[in-house]
Amino acid sequence: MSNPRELYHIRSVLSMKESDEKAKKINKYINMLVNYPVNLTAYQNQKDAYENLILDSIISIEAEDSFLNSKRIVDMGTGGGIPGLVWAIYFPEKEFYLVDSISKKIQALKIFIKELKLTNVYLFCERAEDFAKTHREYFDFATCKALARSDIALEYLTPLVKVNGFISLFKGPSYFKNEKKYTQNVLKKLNIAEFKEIEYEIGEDKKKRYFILFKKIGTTPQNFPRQVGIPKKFPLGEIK
Ligand SMILES: C[S@@+](CC[C@H](N)C(=O)[O-])C[C@H]1O[C@@H](n2cnc3c(N)ncnc32)[C@H](O)[C@@H]1O
Repeated sequence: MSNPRELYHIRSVLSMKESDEKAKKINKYINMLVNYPVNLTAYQNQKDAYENLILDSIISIEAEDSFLNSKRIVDMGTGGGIPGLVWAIYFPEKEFYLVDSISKKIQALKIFIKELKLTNVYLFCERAEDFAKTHREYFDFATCKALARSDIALEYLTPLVKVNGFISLFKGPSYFKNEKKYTQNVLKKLNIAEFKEIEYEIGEDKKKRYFILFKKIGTTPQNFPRQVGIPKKFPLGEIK
């Protein structure tokens, strides 16, 4: 990565508000992520990784009060730390719980966190369905990127959030054609309401991205999430 240009880019995204320290940590993180011996991301060159992982994580929330006012945040299916680790670098005053079912990914994150000297990140190697048993209604804000179809992801995330908390999904344009119908079919079942759809663009080719937000309006029925594997096998959005 050409450091000065990328550092400038990060600063410009954050309206020149952010310190060099955070930008340097982002650079260090992306280097570790792309060069890690086990494949942690589909983006193998630093420019693509930077646009699709770092910028996408930051542009989505930089002006979003439901996120900015939240203190305890969970990123389910975090993989190599997207978006949770990026957010943890930029928001040291918030707490981030990063969860993934694959232990080699959590091992990599342990190394990254140590190298980056982050003290606001908690790691869990667990399935979403099990994590909900110990962290029910514990979070102000939950997210996931590329974890599962929207109805499945909402079943994983909703139980984790407090009533009046927020749930968010990262999506591309195909969401509206292919997935939104499943979302609509789970709102009532999970006691959530559509809150906001934030449209933004990333990269030189101005790729359209969407940050889809939901508000939890009542307690989640105790039967959700269902047993490990069931949400994916029998998706809630397809049940009449
Ligand atoms: C496609 S990767 C996305 C990783 C990261 N969020 C990103 O955007 O780069 C999906 C991740 O979700 C994890 N995952 C899938 N199902 C899960 C579940 N039920 N509970 C916890 N993690 C899960 C996988 O292990 C994988 O690391």
